[in-house]
Amino acid sequence: MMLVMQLMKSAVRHAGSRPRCGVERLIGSSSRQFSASGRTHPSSCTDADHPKILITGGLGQLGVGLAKLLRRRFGKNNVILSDIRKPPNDVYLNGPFIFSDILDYKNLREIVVNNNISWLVHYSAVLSAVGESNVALAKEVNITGLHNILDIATEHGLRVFVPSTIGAFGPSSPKDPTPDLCVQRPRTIYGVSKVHAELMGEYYHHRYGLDFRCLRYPGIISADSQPGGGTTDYAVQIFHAAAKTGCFECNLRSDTRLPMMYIDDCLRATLEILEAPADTLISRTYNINAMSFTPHNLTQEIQKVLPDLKVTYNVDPVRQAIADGWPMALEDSAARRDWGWKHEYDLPELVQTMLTHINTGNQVAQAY
Ligand SMILES: NC(=O)c1ccc[n+]([C@@H]2O[C@H](COP(=O)([O-])OP(=O)(O)OC[C@H]3O[C@@H](n4cnc5c(N)ncnc54)[C@H](O)[C@@H]3O)[C@@H](O)[C@H]2O)c1
Ligand SMILES: C[C@@H](O)[C@H](N)C(=O)O
Repeated sequence: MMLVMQLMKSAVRHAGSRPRCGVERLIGSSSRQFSASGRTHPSSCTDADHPKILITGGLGQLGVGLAKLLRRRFGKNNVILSDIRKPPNDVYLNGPFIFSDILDYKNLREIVVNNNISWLVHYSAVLSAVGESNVALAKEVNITGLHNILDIATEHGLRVFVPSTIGAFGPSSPKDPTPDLCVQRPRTIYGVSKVHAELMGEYYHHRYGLDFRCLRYPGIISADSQPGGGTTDYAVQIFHAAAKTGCFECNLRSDTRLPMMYIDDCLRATLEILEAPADTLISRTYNINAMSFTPHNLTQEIQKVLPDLKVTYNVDPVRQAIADGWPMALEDSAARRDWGWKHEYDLPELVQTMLTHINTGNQVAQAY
């Protein structure tokens, strides 16, 4: 306790005089920081009806869709999308967008303070396949970046959502289904960084009362946004290829079974856990599951609508090795029990919806 008091005094003396890091920048945060109850998070939402939300890494596969959903719920100007890339015009014109590099702590803090942010959705990441080709970048973005996010969130009493992934499990985890709590020894830098995020978030929750919330997403499938370099990307690309050329070369083996989810289910789950009363959250990290399929299963389902689709296989050994170590299905009964998670899309609905979105509406309507 003495040490803590000394650190607090020292932090107050130095506050504002230079960039802070690690424990020092945490100690400078609000007086509620050492409450470990996890039940009361008084400053996590300054206005109960309208939290002010910042989404980092918002120009990837998931961010724009999430912004749309959150804006419908909380108002356009209460949701700020951010990224280090320039947004396309429609995104720029559809609501607040700002530059934010999660590696720049001072800039992040400025954004949180100037915009009175109360919830932070941390989407910036380097995904599994890209991570294996650039480990240094993945470490920087996924680990150093996460530290910045957790420290800022703790310092300013934010509610913070950080997605984890099926990639947080590894070859020694039970595979079918994979429970919430089990051995986690991933063999990718992406997976290692996501286990780190889960553990750090939960530690900050218990240690400082941070309102940390985390879902382990399956591979996410979306029609109008492209995946950012993961192992499950084939399951998005096949739809575009099917509609455009009728041919697809798959980089995973035909029998590789992985958990997948349609983007609407994923984004709804995210909103639901963000809104869940803190005392319903028995855990701070939950598996969520919807469907599982192989490239062969997916091809057969698409061929019900587009019978001429031809799929060939040219296996990428890096992606295949990653997929071979991942779960086949996630066990998600805790999410269903604690905050009412329920998926809406199984494989047939997924295929119908994807093909309808990708402009093959007539053929889809005839087929169903
Ligand atoms: N898409 C999926 O299938 C899936 C599955 C499980 C978990 N997730 C998680 O969900 C989150 C969002 O996924 P996604 O598919 O949209 O990712 P993505 O790769 O499509 O997008 C990530 C975004 O992060 C941004 N970024 C990179 N470095 C940054 C930095 N220094 N500062 C700020 N932004 C930076 C990129 O510009 C990019 O727009 C990630 O954390 C990912 O791990 C995604
Ligand atoms: C599964 C998920 O984390 C991401 N789509 C990837 O394959 O890396």
